Amino acid sequence: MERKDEAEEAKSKVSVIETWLRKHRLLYVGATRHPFIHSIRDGSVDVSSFKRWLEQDYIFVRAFVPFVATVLLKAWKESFDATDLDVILSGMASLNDEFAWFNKEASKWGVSLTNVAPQKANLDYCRFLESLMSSEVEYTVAITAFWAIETVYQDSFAHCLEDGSNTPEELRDTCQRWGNDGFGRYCHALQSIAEHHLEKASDDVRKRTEAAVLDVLEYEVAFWNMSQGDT
Ligand SMILES: Cc1ncc(CN)c(N)n1
Repeated sequence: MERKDEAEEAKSKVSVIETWLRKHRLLYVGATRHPFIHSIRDGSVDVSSFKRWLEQDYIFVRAFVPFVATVLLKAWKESFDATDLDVILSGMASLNDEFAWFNKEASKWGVSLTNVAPQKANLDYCRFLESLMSSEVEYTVAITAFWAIETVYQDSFAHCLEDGSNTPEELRDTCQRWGNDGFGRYCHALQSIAEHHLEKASDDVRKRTEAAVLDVLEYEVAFWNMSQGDT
């Protein structure tokens, strides 16, 4: 009987991440329902904005790879659950495919990915990623930031594929890249890992993790703004 009560309580308990998403709803919605995403979804997107996003995101993803490598290293050192390594490694593998995808997409749009100058919002975001790569940053902070970064893209692009969307055919591949169900399951797996570590974390680590998630959301909004030319 007591066991059953505990199980029921665990089921109804609001997780740490869910609490933050409720508390920072406006910012989360700002990052995942940005006007740039709305413009893809309703078909009014400006082609030059899309091309700018493509060029800048390629630069971001190049900086994202070493960040993910440090998350993998921290998982190996700080987590005793083999699932963590499996999930992070699957994320790295999909980043490898992502580079091939960027090259294919760039030639489709007549964009050159070499010699592109990173814009300020991108540089700021890459610098933030670099700060998270430090060995001083705990695994809990890094894995939760990783979850947030991936989830913003998943949630944003999945929105462009929902029933009722008017996403142009030539942009559907981009939306599928991050909005597909498999990527959604991967984000959920990252969330479970992050939750597991947040449950055990000290108040101080939790506070710093929450701050890192908020930073991610703000950098994502700035990144979409930059894509639209609003910097
Ligand atoms: C800016 C940004 N944020 C997130 C993702 C998803 N990896 C991305 N490609 N670019």
